[in-house]
Amino acid sequence: MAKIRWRTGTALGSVSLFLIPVTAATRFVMTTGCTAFHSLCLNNKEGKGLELKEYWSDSYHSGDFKLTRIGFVAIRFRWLITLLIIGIAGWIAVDWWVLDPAHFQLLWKIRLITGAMLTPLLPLSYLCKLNRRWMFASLYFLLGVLLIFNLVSLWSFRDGTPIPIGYIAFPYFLLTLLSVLPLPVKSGLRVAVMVIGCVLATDYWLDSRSLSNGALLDRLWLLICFSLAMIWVQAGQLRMLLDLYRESTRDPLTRLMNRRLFMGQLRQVQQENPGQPFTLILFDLDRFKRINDVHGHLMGDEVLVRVANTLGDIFGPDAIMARYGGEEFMVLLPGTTLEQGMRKAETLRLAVESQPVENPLGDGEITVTLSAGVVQGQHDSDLQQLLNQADEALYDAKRNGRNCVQAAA
Ligand SMILES: Nc1nc2c(ncn2[C@@H]2O[C@H](COP(=O)(O)OP(=O)(O)OP(=O)(O)O)[C@@H](O)[C@H]2O)c(=O)[nH]1
Repeated sequence: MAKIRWRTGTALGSVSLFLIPVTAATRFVMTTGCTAFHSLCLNNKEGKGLELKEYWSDSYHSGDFKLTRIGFVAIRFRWLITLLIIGIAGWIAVDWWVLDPAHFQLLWKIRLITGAMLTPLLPLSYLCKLNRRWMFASLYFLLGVLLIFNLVSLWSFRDGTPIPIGYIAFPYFLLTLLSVLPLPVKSGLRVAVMVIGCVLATDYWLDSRSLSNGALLDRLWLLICFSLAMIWVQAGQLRMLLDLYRESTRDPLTRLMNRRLFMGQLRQVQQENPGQPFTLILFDLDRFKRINDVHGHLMGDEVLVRVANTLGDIFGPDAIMARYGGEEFMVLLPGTTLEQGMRKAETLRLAVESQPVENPLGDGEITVTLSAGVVQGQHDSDLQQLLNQADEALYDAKRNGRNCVQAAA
């Protein structure tokens, strides 16, 4: 009894001795890794780079970027399916060379059936680019077909014939191919869990000894390594895509969206909210040329950044804001009437007027004012006409002495 207790104590002691440094090391690596990763994510000069959550899930991406990414994924997905169909069917030649006739007779048919099952995904990939659900349905269908192919082909070797390397390596090959898709980490993890779970279940089903003799653990380890590599490459591609997207849709000075993206968002809000009014506010800084001429372009830039920040403070996350032109800003307020829009515009006007901007060169501060034109739209409004009306209202505000808000006639 005492011996058993002594052994248990020794075992627990050894495990604790082992666990404490491992836990501490893991914590250290995770903390420093996350900090380094985060600083890497925030490496653009405005300090407003990508956030970790944007790598994690696409629910943190804007609607427009989701569409852009899905379009990109759909093209890669189409190429992936084409390669898989050609590869799976073309491998028949290798099988003919390496397999005995009995296995070959079964496997060439399975390969052709798998290729045929993947073929409908080619036209479907055109639908994927329109809808995220279609994309995931197609991806899981693809995985399902390939994992069944893996199961059936391994099952055909249950008689003890050595399994050719091409069949053993198939799940790793699949994970490598899937790394071409720019998926967020959450989706990549789901894919990895599905592949790992199915492959291990297949292995265990075909040979239950694989659990006790360590073969399953060996397989699990390698699958995890390949999955991590896949997720890493996918996240890298997602980052590249997000960077390019931001560069092409954001104003580099104020980080507000540019006119092209704003117009897309405006069309989207109009289509998706039938029966709901929305307000457009067009702002223009007063006598901005004079600020540039008297205080320099650096001061002009500072004013633009400060006004953009004030826009964010006043209108909040529900508003869609853009730098529309040089010193012009546009705000779209979904679900608001003209009166509400006028009140918001007035609040902004007062806020900008009451917050003097300091010269970045330390040369005192100046008061900035702005003028605004406000117009209300409906789901069936002509957008170009609305923009013209906002522009005319702004022009009226300028004619009325500037530093005021004017509703469209
Ligand atoms: N500093 C800086 N100036 C800019 C930028 N973009 C445009 N501008 C300047 O903005 C000024 C716009 O001047 P105008 O269109 O004459 O308008 P304004 O002086 O504001 O006069 P009103 O609109 O009639 O009140 C021009 O001098 C442009 O060079 C920018 O990114 N930075």
